[in-house]
Amino acid sequence: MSAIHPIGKQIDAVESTAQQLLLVAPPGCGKTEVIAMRAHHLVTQGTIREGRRLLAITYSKRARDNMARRIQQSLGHERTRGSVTVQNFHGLSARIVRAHGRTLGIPEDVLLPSKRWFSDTVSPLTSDWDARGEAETLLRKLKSQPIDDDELLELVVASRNQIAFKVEEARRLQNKLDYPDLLRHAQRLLHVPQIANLYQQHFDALLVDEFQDLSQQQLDIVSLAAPRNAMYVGDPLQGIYSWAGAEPATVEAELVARCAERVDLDISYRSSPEVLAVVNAVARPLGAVELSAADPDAWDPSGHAYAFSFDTDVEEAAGIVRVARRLVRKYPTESIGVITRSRYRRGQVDIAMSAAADIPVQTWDMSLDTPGLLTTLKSAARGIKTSKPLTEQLQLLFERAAAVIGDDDVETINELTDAISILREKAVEGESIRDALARFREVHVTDAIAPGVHLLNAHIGKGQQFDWVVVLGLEEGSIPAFQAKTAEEIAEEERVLMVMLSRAKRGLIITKSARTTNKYGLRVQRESRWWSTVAGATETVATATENLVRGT
Ligand SMILES: Nc1ncnc2c1ncn2[C@@H]1O[C@H](COP(=O)(O)OP(=O)(O)OP(=O)(O)O)[C@@H](O)[C@H]1O
Repeated sequence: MSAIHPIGKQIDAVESTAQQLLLVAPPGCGKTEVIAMRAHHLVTQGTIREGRRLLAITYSKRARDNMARRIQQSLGHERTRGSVTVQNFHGLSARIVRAHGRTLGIPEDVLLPSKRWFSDTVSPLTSDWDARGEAETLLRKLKSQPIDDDELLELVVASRNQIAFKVEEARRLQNKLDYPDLLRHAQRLLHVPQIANLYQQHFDALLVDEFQDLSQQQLDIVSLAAPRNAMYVGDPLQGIYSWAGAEPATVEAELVARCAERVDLDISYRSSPEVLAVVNAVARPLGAVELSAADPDAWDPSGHAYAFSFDTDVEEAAGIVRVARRLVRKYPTESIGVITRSRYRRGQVDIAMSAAADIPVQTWDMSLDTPGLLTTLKSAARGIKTSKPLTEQLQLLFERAAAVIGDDDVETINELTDAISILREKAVEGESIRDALARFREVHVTDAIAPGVHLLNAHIGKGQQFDWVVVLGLEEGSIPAFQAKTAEEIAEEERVLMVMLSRAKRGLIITKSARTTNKYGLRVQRESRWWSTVAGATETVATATENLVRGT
């Protein structure tokens, strides 16, 4: 792989000597690449002193792995291991709590968070989803400040939310931390000057990727742990995690006030002009800068953007399979991402793709990226009697695998929890646990995206790119998702659409269906409010392409 060098305004960001630097980069402008190049610059220019480290941090596990891979490519394995710590917030917080928790009376044997804990604890208390949501939101909000368990309990009591109170009581009895507790305690510990000082001595510089996904608490944690030579990189218009606690507006305002220097990128190194025309059409009303292609002529005539309307999602799925087959044959080294807002809308495509034996397909929500987890799961599944009720089989599988992994390894336990819930869905659809397990794949983050088709949803696709992207299901209820009600939630859906479209390098295919399948039959759908904007920015479809897609 040839080395990548910064170009244009990227150079300003890579070489900046500012102590606090803000880099705003729309999709494909090289955000992650600039982080890797700046890591290289800081380490090789001696900003990171002998024995000290650079902290590179981001929100999600996948974004963290993506960043780690690019930094390793840029800096080499040895130097990365010697000088760079790449983590996500839960990882850093778990490390701080484990190392220093005793200082604030947090028991050494406190149980670290696990994904199912909240839902397992709240389920016996109420079956009302709104009440559960309210309790969860309240607890997350109260825990987003550096208070101790007693102060927290007082606030919960004052709120008069019985469910939140019982959940909190159970947590204390079980000597357990939930995710918001991990961040709360890490923040409390970093407010102890001696502890903060240890981290400040350790980290000579900071790189934050995806600042738009951060909460104020997470910003406080990194600012205390690594205040010097900080670069915050992100794109407010790709903020799609406010449902999980991100506070894009307040975090951006805080960073704008804090950073003396700011760099804005507007050249896409990813996408063809045809793809960018669609991305710009959706991003414009959101107040985004117009993106232009770094080398527009290089794409001529290979860039494409098309829109297709179908009568049903079954016809749509058949059309997508025909296009994918043609692309796989014509461009055997290229990747095709088939992206939906939510997994359920992909049902017909999943069925049609699994029947197309000649197309290499990877389903991302059936992939595991912790090395060895798949083997652990398969051996744990051995001997579990299929005559037992499904819940018991899955519970046993979880317990056996979790015993091998160990409670400390929060990230792997999380991945295990996800895998178990996918197995549950597949089993409900009639597939045996063993057959579903056989379809899981191990994906290593160091691998480049393989040629062939990749089936994924919007949130998993963030930060990724494919030669071709099919975005399907542009109907109301799918995108925007039916859950989105307020103006703010709808704006977040528009950003989700922008994130999906901007994964494409060379070509984009966008589809909608007039009717989609559910368990009662076909249901009439209204086209998405953004369909005409998106379709209006695509090219006229040539007859040959139309015939290919329609199978005529
Ligand atoms: N200076 C450069 N020279 C060559 N290629 C570059 C350069 N900068 C970025 N690229 C390429 O452009 C593409 C997009 O870069 P990158 O993934 O870093 O963008 P991003 O801003 O993180 O995107 P997103 O926010 O959409 O995830 C990648 O293929 C990357 O290798």
